Amino acid sequence: MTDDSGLVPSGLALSGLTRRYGSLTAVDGVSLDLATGARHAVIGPNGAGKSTLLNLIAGTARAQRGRVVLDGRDLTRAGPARRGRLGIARSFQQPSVIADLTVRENLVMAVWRHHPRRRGAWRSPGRYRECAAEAERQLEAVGLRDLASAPASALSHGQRRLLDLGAALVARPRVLLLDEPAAGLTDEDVERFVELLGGLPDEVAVLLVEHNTELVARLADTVTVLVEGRALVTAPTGEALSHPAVREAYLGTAAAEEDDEPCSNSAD
Ligand SMILES: Nc1ncnc2c1ncn2[C@@H]1O[C@H](COP(=O)(O)OP(=O)(O)OP(=O)(O)O)[C@@H](O)[C@H]1O
Repeated sequence: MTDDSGLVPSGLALSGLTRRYGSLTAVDGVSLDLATGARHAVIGPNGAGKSTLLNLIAGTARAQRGRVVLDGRDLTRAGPARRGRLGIARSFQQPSVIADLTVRENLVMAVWRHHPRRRGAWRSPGRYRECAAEAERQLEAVGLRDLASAPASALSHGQRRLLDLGAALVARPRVLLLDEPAAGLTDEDVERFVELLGGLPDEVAVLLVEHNTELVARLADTVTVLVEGRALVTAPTGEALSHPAVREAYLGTAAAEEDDEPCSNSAD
């Protein structure tokens, strides 16, 4: 698939994505372009359709209308495994780590899963060592080297999320989908996470669903605001977060009440 100039466009292009559940339209005609290297956040009130949008991109939910195109390739009908192989990785709100395996083993398994010749990998010491070396690099990147031999079940929630993110990154994704990555993280884990995302190669586009607008302001260049399934605004982060319609729709009555409060005349 090429654009008007005859070139294959790079990045993720969503057009008119729609998903209904019964009479509810969870995602309603959402179009979004995520260029290579983009840092894009999706914000919106509870139930706005943010997770559903990520599901439609990852392929765990099917769109009833619209298209998902990655690097010019139409993936609308592809299942989640194929999308994963072609470069769409997802880190979940509830980390999908294997509790009984150690941190290191979880990462080796993740590398193995994404190894291009994984079928015979267990028979080849060379391939196993490749997987193990990549797992070691990822251990370092997510800051879990000291816990490498601990079972994943012994990790805190934040550490498990970092491990889950490390497992997603070993696939060397083109697009990384993150669903509320900071939920339940300590301040220290949040800083580690910000550092990790800051160090991602430019070829990786990140699409982040996040309620914490402070974190959104630190991580994202562009923000889309979803309200009742529709993309209300897509704009550079500062502009999007201060948009009046966004303040009303996203921050709701709390923001309105704050604005209505009389100014204090006290001298302190
Ligand atoms: N599998 C499903 N079956 C029926 N309804 C669903 C399903 N998945 C999502 N919904 C509904 O679609 C709407 C959007 O849900 P979604 O989880 O995408 O919102 P969200 O913006 O991620 O919300 P939150 O911020 O609370 O996580 C909600 O009303 C939800 O109940």
